[in-house]
Amino acid sequence: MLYINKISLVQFKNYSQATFSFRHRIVGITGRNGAGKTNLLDAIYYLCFTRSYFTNSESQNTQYQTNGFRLEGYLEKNNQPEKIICTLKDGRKEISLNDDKYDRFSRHIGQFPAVMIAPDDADIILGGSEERRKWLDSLLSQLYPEYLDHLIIYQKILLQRNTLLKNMATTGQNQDSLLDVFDLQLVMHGVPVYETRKAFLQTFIPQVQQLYDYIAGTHEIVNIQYQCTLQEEDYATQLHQARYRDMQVQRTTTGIHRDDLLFLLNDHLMKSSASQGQRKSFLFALKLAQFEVIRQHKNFPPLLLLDDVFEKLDQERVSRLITLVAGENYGQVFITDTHAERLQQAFAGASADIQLIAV
Ligand SMILES: Nc1ncnc2c1ncn2[C@@H]1O[C@H](COP(=O)(O)OP(=O)(O)OP(=O)(O)O)[C@@H](O)[C@H]1O
Repeated sequence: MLYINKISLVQFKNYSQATFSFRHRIVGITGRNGAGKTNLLDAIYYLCFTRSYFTNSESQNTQYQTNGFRLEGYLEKNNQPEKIICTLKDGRKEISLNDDKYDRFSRHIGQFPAVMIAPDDADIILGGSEERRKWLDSLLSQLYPEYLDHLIIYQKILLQRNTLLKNMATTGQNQDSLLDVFDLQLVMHGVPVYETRKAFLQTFIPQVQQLYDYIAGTHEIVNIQYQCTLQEEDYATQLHQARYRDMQVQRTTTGIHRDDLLFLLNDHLMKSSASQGQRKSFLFALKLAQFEVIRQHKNFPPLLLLDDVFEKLDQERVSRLITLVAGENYGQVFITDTHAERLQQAFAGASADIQLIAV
């Protein structure tokens, strides 16, 4: 089991200094609009992922007019106490687990799994392919550390290859042998990423379908189609064939950095044809299926961070969601709402006790 017992925030977003202790499996976080409910969820997310769920810019995580923040989390994993400290000071970030500083933050990913469901998640369906890759990468990185290693190296090489292509255009110099080296490395690290994504999606889709039927309360066929240039041809050949074009456009035009996922409902593209309600049900199904695969893989449930679900779902779907998360397959669940009474009432019939925290 994974629990967070206590968190302290110093100069994190709107919190100057605050400590929260969690005693129950279900924790309701209440407060008016703008009080800091989402920020508290994000602080928990930060401890698990070494980054914010909402922004890549650390300055946005730091309280206005200050130059750093500190988060301390006291957790329990399989009955062992665990302490995570994340600090940012003058742009320098440090993360430690049980007072041991990490050399590479990627080593932390997957040790304290968590799933966030937040209003901005609609971008996974409506946004560009980058949003969908980001979602899939975050999921797979929690399951397979080697996936994250391949991805990090691939992105580094990609950047170097693109810089070289630009330099070649400016200088007019032929750099074929250096391109050969980069291509070899892209193949070495891109192919495992492709294979992991492909294999994962095959087993994942039935789980999304099952949860969609449950949340939506009706059966419609959901599908996720994986689009990757590597499906068409051997990657090394592809890179070689695309080299002239890459030189013209000064960037790498084939590879897993161009992948996309097509979300389909009854064979139609969800982005353009699904209703808002259908999209919401799908997003919940996607995230809860993510929760389920992580739970099965780790043998304990991840933390579940639910932001503003009452605003997002109708009464019927909220009550199905609550029945699910109060059940025995779920671990610690954090849920935000502006109305304490609504939260209390929603969990009144459920088997788990709820602790309400006002921010
Ligand atoms: N870096 C920062 N420094 C100080 N305050 C910040 C910072 N970033 C955000 N805030 C403040 O945090 C507040 C938003 O907090 P948050 O999103 O957690 O609210 P919330 O309780 O979830 O609200 P809602 O119910 O509207 O979703 C805003 O008042 C915003 O000004």
